Parts: sequence; structure tokens; C-alpha cells
Amino acid sequence: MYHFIINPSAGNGRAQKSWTKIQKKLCQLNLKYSYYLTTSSTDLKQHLRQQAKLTPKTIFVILGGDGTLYHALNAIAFPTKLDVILGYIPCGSGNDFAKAAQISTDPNKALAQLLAQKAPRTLDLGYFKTSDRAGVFSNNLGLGFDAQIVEITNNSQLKNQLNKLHLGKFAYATCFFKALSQQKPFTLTVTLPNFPPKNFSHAFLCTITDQPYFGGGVALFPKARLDDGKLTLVVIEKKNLLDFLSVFLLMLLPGAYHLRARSLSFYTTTKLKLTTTTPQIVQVNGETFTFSPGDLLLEIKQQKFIF
Ligand SMILES: Nc1ncnc2c1ncn2[C@@H]1O[C@H](COP(=O)(O)OP(=O)(O)OP(=O)(O)O)[C@@H](O)[C@H]1O
Repeated sequence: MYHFIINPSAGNGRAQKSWTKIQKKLCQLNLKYSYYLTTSSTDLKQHLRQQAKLTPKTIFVILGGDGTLYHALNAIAFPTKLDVILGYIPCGSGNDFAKAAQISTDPNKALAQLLAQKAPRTLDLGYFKTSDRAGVFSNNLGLGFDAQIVEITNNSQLKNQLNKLHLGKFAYATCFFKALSQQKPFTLTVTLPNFPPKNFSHAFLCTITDQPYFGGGVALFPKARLDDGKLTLVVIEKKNLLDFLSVFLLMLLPGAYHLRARSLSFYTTTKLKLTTTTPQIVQVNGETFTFSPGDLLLEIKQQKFIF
């Protein structure tokens, strides 16, 4: 049995349109299903948790973007982990998880892919904890520059306008220069198991990822895999503007040459600790919050998916 949970506002209304197409297909296939249209992220979490406790054998299929998926994952993971299988049909703006997991962004193809899958797959999630919050994520968690871009994009009308033109994945790129003027370099200490702490005096972007993409399909760390049991931390320092811009330019080109830049460091690990001395904006799967100075702990968790 499948239970579809739809965030109708994802992708500036794209999820609603996708759902209409999927309902038509489900009707043609004569498949038994139930569904729920969410009214907010809180409603989504309450509904999913309640249903998952009532009918744990059901496959819960989420229709939305990376943010909707984030809320669904956290509904399952907290306060105690529920053993349920999640399906996912991408209908957001950026759809980074879909790109990493190779799920079609055509709703009917994504549905066909999901229905053809016989057994669930266990994939990695990142788990984070600060002094006042904890969560899991399927894509990445970023402090500093990428979070600044997400914050500006989410608060601008541009994302909706680009979504109307089916150019939603470029929304983050358009806010790049505004974020560049607002973000300041910050001090960052990275602590990895069995290594002495590493200090960065001019950290600008600090992203922990469990898959290759961020910002609507930009390959931050192409070798990252959703099922390798590891997280990768990428830190880019900004001591010199031209140097910083060249790293980003290289990131947009094939070949992953940005990973050779002197101002970029990366570490692949199962757990780590980040410490900052100034408040920083954090983005998790495209949702933002402010992180007060202190420690941010990260480790790996798992979730069963079908798609
Ligand atoms: N009815 C609703 N149900 C669930 N979430 C909602 C609803 N209305 C607004 N939201 C908000 O929608 C956001 C999630 O949207 P989502 O990220 O899935 O789509 P997107 O921003 O278009 O895509 P992407 O993250 O791929 O760029 C969350 O911030 C959530 O709080």
C-alpha cells in the first residue's frame, strides 16, 4: 500500500501539478493508494509521524523538493526513529537529492521507477546536533556562504519567478553576488576523530555533504555517494576575492579541478565537530537557521528508501 504526502507549494506549485498527473496514472494502473495534501511543514511532520505509527508497513511517498524531504526525514527520525520506508517524487526547484539518487524529475517516470523497485535501499543521512537543535539531512548542511545564498534566495521573489519559467534550479546562482557581499570570513575549527583540531582563520564556505550536489545541481564533491557510509566536509577559505571566485568557476566545469585549489580543503569521515566563534547562518537541505557560536556535531545515520 502506498500513501502519498504532497507539499502542494513545492516548486512554486509544481508539486500540485505533478500530483494531478500521478493521480491520473494511479487510476489507469488501478493501484490502491491514499494521500494527504499538507498545509505546512508542521502539518506534514505531524501527519507523517501519526500515519507511520498507525501503518508502519505502508510506503510513504513524498512529493516535494529537498526541503519537503528534509521535513519528512526529521518526522521519521525524531523523537525516536520509526522503521518506515520512504518513497520520493521530486517536484522542487533545485532537486539535488533527485539528481544524486538518479530519480527522474518527470513525475510519471519517477512513479514508474518507484513502482518497479522491488526492495528498499538503505541510504546515508547526515545527522547534526547543536546545543539547541538536532536533525537529519539527505543532501548537505552548510555554514556561511552557501547558507547565505539559500537565505537570500528563499526570501526573494526570484525563486518563484524562475520556477514559473521552469528555471528554478538557477535561483541559487542568481543570488551569488548578493551573498558574496553579505558573508564575512569566519574562524572555524574542524575536529576529526584521531586528528588534532584544524583551524581556519578565513573560512567562507563550510559544507558537509553526503552526496555530490548542492545549489541546484552544482557538483561540490563529485565522488560523494549516498550509500558509502561517509560524509565529506568541504571548506573554502576567502583570503583573496579572485582566488575564491576562480574556485567557484572551476566548480561549474567538469573535471572537479576546484578540489585541487589551495584555498579548498576536504575531509571524508564518519563523524566530525565544527566550532565557530561567531554566529553563522546554516542551511540544511535548503532550510535555514542561525547557529550561535559553539560546537556543531555531525555523524552518519541511515534511512530506507524506495525509488
Ligand atoms: N503546505 C505545505 N506543506 C509543507 N511545507 C510547506 C507547505 N507550504 C510551505 N511549505 C514550506 O515549503 C518549503 C519546502 O519546499 P521545498 O524545499 O520542498 O520546495 P522548493 O523550495 O521549491 O524546492 P528545493 O528545495 O528543491 O529548491 C519548506 O520551507 C516548508 O516550510
